[in-house]
Amino acid sequence: MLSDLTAGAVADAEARREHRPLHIVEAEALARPAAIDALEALSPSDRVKIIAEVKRASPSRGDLAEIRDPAALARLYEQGGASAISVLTEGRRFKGSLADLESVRAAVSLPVLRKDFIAEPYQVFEARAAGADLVLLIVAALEQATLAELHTLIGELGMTALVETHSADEVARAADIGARVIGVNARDLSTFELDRDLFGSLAGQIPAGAVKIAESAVKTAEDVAHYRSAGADVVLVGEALVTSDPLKTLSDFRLV
Ligand SMILES: O=C(O)c1ccccc1NCC(=O)[C@H](O)[C@H](O)COP(=O)(O)O
Repeated sequence: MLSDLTAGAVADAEARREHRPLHIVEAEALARPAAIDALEALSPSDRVKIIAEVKRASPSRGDLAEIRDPAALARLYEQGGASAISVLTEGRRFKGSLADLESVRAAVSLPVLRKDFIAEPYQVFEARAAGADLVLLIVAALEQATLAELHTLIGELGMTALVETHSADEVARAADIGARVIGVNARDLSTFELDRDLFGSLAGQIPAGAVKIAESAVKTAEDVAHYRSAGADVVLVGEALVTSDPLKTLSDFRLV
């Protein structure tokens, strides 16, 4: 499933490239230097921080929410105290787009994450050109040399990589490239199984000084507390926010 999702995202990027060649998108990215320090925004604090996700649909859950105005939702997230906004830009299964990211970027002053299946430099340039400050790199989807190359490019463009892992080996691979923001996704991206204890079992292997993010399966304030007690600096939340009153849910979660 992960390889299908990544192949689909790369094919879609290739199609966009027909109309907007690499040199154009690269020039747009270089003309738009990142101005927000995402690392600072996510740095450890006395309270857990929240990355709030704009998520319409997903392969595991189907349609979740009809989000007609992603910018309005992002403004609510900002009002509710989120530290960053994640925007799913994959179109086939998540019903997202780069246009969503651009509209969110224009609406908030928080760091914005491009959450997608990134495997090519072109997609990184697209992210910066659209105004992203953070870019997801999924270790399981990438050869180590490609992971390192994309990680370097993201840094050169002034952005921060959220390097996502799901095993001890993947945490070691993230550490090897010097990742400063490391996520542990509770969701196995091939089977969709959720394991809320995975973060706790891997957190001790994340290098000191890296921001530790627990991703997925946050449904309640108790789940946030569970991740926090296991060492999470940040939790990334999608479904629970788009299927509820986001201000109330953020308020509940931020009490942890
Ligand atoms: O959400 C899915 O079904 C999914 C399937 C395959 C690859 C990625 C997937 N989701 C991306 C994410 O990691 C989540 O959107 C994110 O962590 C928030 O998760 P949740 O709070 O459980 O909606």
